Amino acid sequence: MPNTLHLGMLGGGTVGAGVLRLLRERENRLAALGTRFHLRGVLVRDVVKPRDVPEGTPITTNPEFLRDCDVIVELMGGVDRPLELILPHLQAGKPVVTANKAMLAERWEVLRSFVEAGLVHYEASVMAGTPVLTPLATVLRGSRVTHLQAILNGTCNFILSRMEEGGSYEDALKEAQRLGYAEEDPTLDVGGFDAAHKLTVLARLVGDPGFRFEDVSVTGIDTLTLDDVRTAAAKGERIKLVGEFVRKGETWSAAVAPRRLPADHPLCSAGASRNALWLSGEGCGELFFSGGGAGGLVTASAVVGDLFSVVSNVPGQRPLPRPSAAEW
Ligand SMILES: NC(=O)C1=CN([C@@H]2O[C@H](COP(=O)(O)OP(=O)(O)OC[C@H]3O[C@@H](n4cnc5c(N)ncnc54)[C@H](OP(=O)(O)O)[C@@H]3O)[C@@H](O)[C@H]2O)C=CC1
Ligand SMILES: N[C@@H](CC=O)C(=O)O
Repeated sequence: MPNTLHLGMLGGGTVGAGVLRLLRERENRLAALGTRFHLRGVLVRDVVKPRDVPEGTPITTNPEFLRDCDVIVELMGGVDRPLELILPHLQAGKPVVTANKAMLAERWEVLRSFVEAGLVHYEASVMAGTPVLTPLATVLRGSRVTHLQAILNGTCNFILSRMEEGGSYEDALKEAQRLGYAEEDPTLDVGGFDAAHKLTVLARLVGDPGFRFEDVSVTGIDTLTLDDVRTAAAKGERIKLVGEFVRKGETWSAAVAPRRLPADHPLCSAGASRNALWLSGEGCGELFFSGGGAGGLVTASAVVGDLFSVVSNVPGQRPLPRPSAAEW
C-alpha cells in the first residue's frame, strides 16, 4: 500500500490548475515511489469562479484544512498573506513547495532559516519549469560563480518580441495576461520588479546568502517605445530586459534593466515567453540555461518536480549557511 501524504494547496489559478493536472497524470510514478497524495483542499478567494480543475477538487475559502496537511503547496502570490499561512507549518517542520519569488525575495529574514533547513522547495520561482536553482544548489557547488546575466521575466520578453513584430506594448501586455504569463499586478513584470525578485533568489545561491532585494537596481520596460525597438533593430540589436549579477571583489552588484544586445547574443535566442541564463564561474566555466519561463503547465512541472523531491526526502534548494559574502 502506498504511503498517503495529505496535501494542501494555496491557490488554484493558472499554476495551481497545472499542478492538479500533472499530479493526476503522474500518479503512477508517485505510486512507484511508494507515495500517494491526498488533496485536502485548495484555498481560493472565489469558490464560484469557473476554473479548469478536475471534478471534485475540494475548492474552499476556509484555510482550516491546512491543519491536517503533511505538505503545503503555495501558489497564491502576494507576500504577507502566503507567509502568514505557511509559517506555522514550517515551524512544525513540514515541507512547503512554492513558486512565489516575491515572498522569498522580500521576506528573507523570516524564511531564511527554514530555507537553510531544506524545508522550502522553490525551483518554480525562477525561470518556471527551466531548472536552474537546483543545479546551483547542488552540482554547481564545486564552482565559484563570478558573473551571471539572465532574461528572467517571460511577460517582458513576450512583449518585447511582439513589439519587434510591430505590435503595440498595450496589446502585447493584454495577450501576456490572457496566456497566464503576467503577475496579478503586471506592474511587477513591466516595472522590472519580478525579474529583481528572481535575481535576488539567484544571488543568494550563487553569491551572498544574505543578499537583499533592496540592493537590486531596477529599471523596467514600461517606458520603451516601438521607436526604441525599431532603432535597435536597424543596428542589428534587440532590446531585452536583463538581470545581471557581478562579483566585485568581496561584494556584488545586481541590476535589472533593458539592454540593447547584438542579435546573435546567446540571451537573444530566448524568444516569446522563454527565459535564458548565462553564467561564468571558476570551475564550471561558461554555462547556459534556456527554456520556458512563464505559463501554467511549464511552471507546474517544476512544482510537481519539487513534490517528487519531497517524497524522496531530498531537501529544498539550500543556500550555504553563511552570514555574509566576504571571501565567498
Ligand atoms: N503564471 C506563471 O507563469 C508563474 C507564476 N509564478 C508564481 O506562482 C504563483 C501563482 O501564480 P498564478 O497561478 O499565475 O496566479 P493566479 O492569479 O492565476 O492564481 C492565484 C490563485 O491564488 C488565489 N488567491 C490569491 N490571493 C488569495 C487570497 N488572499 N486568499 C485565498 N486565495 C487567494 C486565487 O484565488 P481566485 O482563483 O479565487 O482568484 C487564485 O486561485 C505566484 O506567486 C506567481 O508569481 C511563478 C512562475 C510562473
Ligand atoms: N510573471 C512572471 C511569471 C513567471 O515567473 C513572468 O512573466 O516571468
